[in-house]
Amino acid sequence: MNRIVFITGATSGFGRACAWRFAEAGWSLVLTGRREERLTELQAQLKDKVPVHTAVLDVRDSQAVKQVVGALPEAFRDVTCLVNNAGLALAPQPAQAVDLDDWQTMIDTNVSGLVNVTHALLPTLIGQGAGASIINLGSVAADTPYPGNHVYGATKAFVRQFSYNLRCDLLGTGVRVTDIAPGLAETEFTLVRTGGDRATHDKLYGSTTPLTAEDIAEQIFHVATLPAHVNINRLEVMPVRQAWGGFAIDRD
Ligand SMILES: NC(=O)C1=CN([C@@H]2O[C@H](COP(=O)(O)OP(=O)(O)OC[C@H]3O[C@@H](n4cnc5c(N)ncnc54)[C@H](OP(=O)(O)O)[C@@H]3O)[C@@H](O)[C@H]2O)C=CC1
Ligand SMILES: O=CCS(=O)(=O)O
Repeated sequence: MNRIVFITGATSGFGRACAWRFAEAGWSLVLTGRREERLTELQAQLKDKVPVHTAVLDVRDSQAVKQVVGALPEAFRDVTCLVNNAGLALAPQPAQAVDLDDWQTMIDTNVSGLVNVTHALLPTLIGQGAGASIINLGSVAADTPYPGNHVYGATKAFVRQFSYNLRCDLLGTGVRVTDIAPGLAETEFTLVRTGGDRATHDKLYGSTTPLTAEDIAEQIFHVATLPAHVNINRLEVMPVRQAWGGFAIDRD
């Protein structure tokens, strides 16, 4: 079995940590994201360890996704693991105060983008057969309603159900599918969500012990390297210092 991982959103957070974790184990890397300078920097850091191919890619652009997958150099063509990680939350305000564009961007990225990349790589992954895997980044936000979660949580509920449904269709191909659902994890996620509000970022992750990007990369790597007959359908991971709250009640 080849060991080639295709990572979306490799320029930050979980995606970048995955690049390092898979490189540590000798996997060849296909690293994608929109920020070219970050891809170049990562490639420079990792290329002495393992073969690295980078491609600037906005997952929302289905034609660009097809082009990048179709133009993979020979040595990177037989992808065995897809980490569908690119994603974002925007607009943490109440639904009624949010711009429609922000909802659309979350849907285009977290839903359409993930579908675009999956569709483009499915023939390759099926060609690899037993041991191949698709690892989708869902979220606890898929299951836990909270204020300001509106479309973000709904996109992650899509990721969960799409992952389960793919399992059904891929039965017999050997290709595994996992929805990984992290809770509070310190990355650039909250800076993106708040439009760069450092104080909110610091408050959210301060005075507690959030997950790190490396914690999640370790789980992704574990799922990808299980024996070929084992499929983890869903893996929900929270920091010990996070749990659920209660119901909110409007009173007179
Ligand atoms: N941090 C958290 O608490 C949690 C995060 N998640 C999910 O994990 C995934 C990774 O998030 P995380 O690492 O935390 O956040 P980061 O903001 O640190 O990283 C997000 C990555 O997604 C990429 N990305 C965003 N939009 C696009 C796009 N249109 N095309 C291609 N790449 C894109 C960014 O790259 P670039 O801008 O260069 O394109 C970046 O590399 C997301 O799907 C997120 O929803 C799930 C649960 C918890
Ligand atoms: O997906 C991110 C985790 S949370 O912000 O919704 O808790």
